[in-house]
Amino acid sequence: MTIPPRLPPDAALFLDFDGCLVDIAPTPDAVVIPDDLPGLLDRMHRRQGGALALISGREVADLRRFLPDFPGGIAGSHGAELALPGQKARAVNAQALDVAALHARTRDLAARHDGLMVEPKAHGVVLHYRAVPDLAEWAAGAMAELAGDYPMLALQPAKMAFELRPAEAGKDRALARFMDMPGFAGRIPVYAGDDLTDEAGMAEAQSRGGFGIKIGEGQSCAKYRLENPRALRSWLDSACRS
Ligand SMILES: O=P(O)(O)OC[C@H]1O[C@H](O[C@H]2O[C@H](CO)[C@@H](O)[C@H](O)[C@H]2O)[C@H](O)[C@@H](O)[C@@H]1O
Repeated sequence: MTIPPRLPPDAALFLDFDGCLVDIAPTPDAVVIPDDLPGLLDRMHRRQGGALALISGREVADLRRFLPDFPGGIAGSHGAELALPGQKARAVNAQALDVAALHARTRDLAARHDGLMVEPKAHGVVLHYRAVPDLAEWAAGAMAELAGDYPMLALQPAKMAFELRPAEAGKDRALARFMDMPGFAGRIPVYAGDDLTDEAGMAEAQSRGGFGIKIGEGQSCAKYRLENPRALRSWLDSACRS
């Protein structure tokens, strides 16, 4: 494992949420926010001169429910939503979509097997199979078939889940959008994430002269790796103390 160097004070820091800042939990609502996380994010925001953002597959509203005082910008729904500090979330490149029908069709699929869970989103939907891992292949096929009817959506495999998310979104694009903003522009982008959806964000950071940090196991394009969310929090904490 190659431990990342100390975070440069002139870096722009991009953090994923599930499996990166917080441990993976049995269901999306069950994640636990460590007591010291809000304070740590506050200190990081100050240390990096405000150049701190979350880039997550979760909706902005969901992230704000878990981290109500998060001081930085947030790209939610894989970049399909953007919220600047103190502002409401706005849709980015929104395409016409009958999202209620999409949710209903996904619930119909989930009803075919016990243990599947549907997470409806304003710009897509997730089918979770964490409680029934043997259904991974079935869930992949069912969601791929559903995706065929929605050209404006892309099938996104995630941890024990398959998501249909806006095809125009992506964590790379979210990072690029932040890097064009005052306060971020000219800084070295650093992106930490744990999942397949984060690879594009890490690659984008590295193509701009920065680096990616893979959290946990699995193949990655990231230059560096940390073992788990606790190791990431500790790395951030050390940066604040130096
Ligand atoms: O981009 P992220 O911040 O990592 O969000 C990715 C997805 O995370 C959530 O699902 C994952 O975490 C859950 C809680 O730990 C876990 O139960 C689930 O199996 C994981 O796939 C979230 O529910 C999704 O909406 C996000 O897209």
